Amino acid sequence: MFLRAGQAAVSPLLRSLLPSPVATMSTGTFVVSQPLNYRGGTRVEPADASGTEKAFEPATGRVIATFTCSGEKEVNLAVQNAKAAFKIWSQKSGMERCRILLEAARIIRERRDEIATVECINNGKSIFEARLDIDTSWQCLEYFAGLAASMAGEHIQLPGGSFGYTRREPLGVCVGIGAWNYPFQIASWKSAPALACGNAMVFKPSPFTPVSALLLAEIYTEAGVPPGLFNVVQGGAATGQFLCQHHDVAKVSFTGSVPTGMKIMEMASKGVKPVTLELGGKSPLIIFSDCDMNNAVKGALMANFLTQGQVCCNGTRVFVQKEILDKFTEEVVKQTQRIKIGDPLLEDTRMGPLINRPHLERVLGFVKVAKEQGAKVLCGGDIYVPEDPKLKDGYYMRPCVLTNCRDDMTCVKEEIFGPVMSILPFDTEAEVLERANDTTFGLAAGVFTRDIQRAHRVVAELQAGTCFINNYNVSPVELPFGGYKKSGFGRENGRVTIEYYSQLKTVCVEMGDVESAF
Ligand SMILES: NC(=O)C1=CN([C@@H]2O[C@H](COP(=O)(O)OP(=O)(O)OC[C@H]3O[C@@H](n4cnc5c(N)ncnc54)[C@H](O)[C@@H]3O)[C@@H](O)[C@H]2O)C=CC1
Ligand SMILES: C[N+](C)(C)CCCC(=O)O
Repeated sequence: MFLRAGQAAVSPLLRSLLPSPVATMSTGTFVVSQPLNYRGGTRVEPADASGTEKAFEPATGRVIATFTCSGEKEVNLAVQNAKAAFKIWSQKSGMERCRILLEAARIIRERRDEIATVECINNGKSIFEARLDIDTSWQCLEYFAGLAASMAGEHIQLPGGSFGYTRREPLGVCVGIGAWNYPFQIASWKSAPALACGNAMVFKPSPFTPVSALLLAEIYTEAGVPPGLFNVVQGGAATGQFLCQHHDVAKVSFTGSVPTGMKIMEMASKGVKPVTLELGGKSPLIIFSDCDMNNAVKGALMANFLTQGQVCCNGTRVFVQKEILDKFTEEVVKQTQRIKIGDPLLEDTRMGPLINRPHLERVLGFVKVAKEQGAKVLCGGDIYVPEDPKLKDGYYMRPCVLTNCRDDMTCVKEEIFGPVMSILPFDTEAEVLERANDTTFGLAAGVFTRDIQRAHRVVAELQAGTCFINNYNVSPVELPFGGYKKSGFGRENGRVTIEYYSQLKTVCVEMGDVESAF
């Protein structure tokens, strides 16, 4: 519905790439032949290289782009561009920044289908879901645009007419490093608060999903940000390291795995740079016997099977109270088996391929180990080959429900990052709380019950940064999102995120004479 008619719906990047308008784009046709770095308000080939990478279309296993990873020189150029744009942008008032961000949000909304299509092709998630990701992206820009105008300090009266005030100031050049599961959303969730606060950004997408961040960069430029305010460098660990170690970078916001998060924090510590870390999880979802069964089953599917299960906050440890274990399990299996797997660009598909072949094999490996350790596969957990011959080399598997699970099994302890749900029976509230919290992660948690006192009592005890009562994996941008324990720190979305992209200056004003100690 947001698609403009015909060719006009397509951005400059896509216009030069597509054989046909985006509305008719189908799986197996998209190829990127343009540079994927963005610097100084335009696409560029990197000035130097630290290797090359290939990006795939997971639905078909086809290569859609071969690109150069940025070396130290290119990273430096991107940071210098950002630094120059920061000088202009940070001088603007909140209202001026607000207006430009609102315009960017409007363009994203208008190009919703086109961006979702690119996301779907490069990531493999269904078009149905990709559109929802794009919605939470423009909503995030709108939300922080609104806050930009109301960002302010305090005035504090001191004795003798003296006073102090505080100024909320931007940090400078911020780096965003993203994972591959929500490419456009991650770029938006990091850049919107950064830009709203007056910062510039250099963003590095995951090398698996390099494409859609370019659309965001183009949109910011079209909306009127100064050239260089939002830059994209492509590459993997080496490029990421150049960014984290750069002396002109003021902050790093990272989404990815715990081991990489630890390295980022170590590098940032050398420059005493603040970091935001959105890391992995192994979240509990607790289903009490007094729940609304229909909603609990829907909640369990939402908690496990979005984006083929490749979601950091997924509630993969599903604790079910014994009285309803059989009924709940039967219903979950029934609904899981109904999930339509296949070509992610088709309207009725609800599960596409996993991100790549090694990851698919890793996830299937977890299912194999689960079986060896005594878990029972109630459905799925195996490769799925769609009927359409063009999809035969895609990375599909059937969503899996495991039962007979114990807390010490690998499938219950480790983040699988695939469509694998483990069901664990429990008896009492005290018991389930102890088991739910027995993990080094703490990203999210959920509880289904009709007892409101129990719901709030339980979430108060759960060691997780984001808790859901009677739902799961919804992401209103007004609410802060982030982890406890090894799932990281700092928050994205919500008002509090302003504090992670700004610094407070205190100004002390003397209205009388200096009372010297000397
Ligand atoms: N908490 C959250 O919001 C989310 C967390 N994740 C977590 O991310 C993981 C999956 O994503 P992956 O891309 O496989 O994670 P990853 O940690 O391998 O990579 C994430 C990003 O870091 C970059 N990178 C890798 N090594 C680096 C280094 N030494 N220095 C600087 N940058 C480096 C990668 O190129 C990529 O852009 C899962 O563990 C998942 O839980 C994923 C999405 C959201
Ligand atoms: C959008 N949501 C809540 C399903 C996931 C966001 C965190 C992630 O990037 O995995």
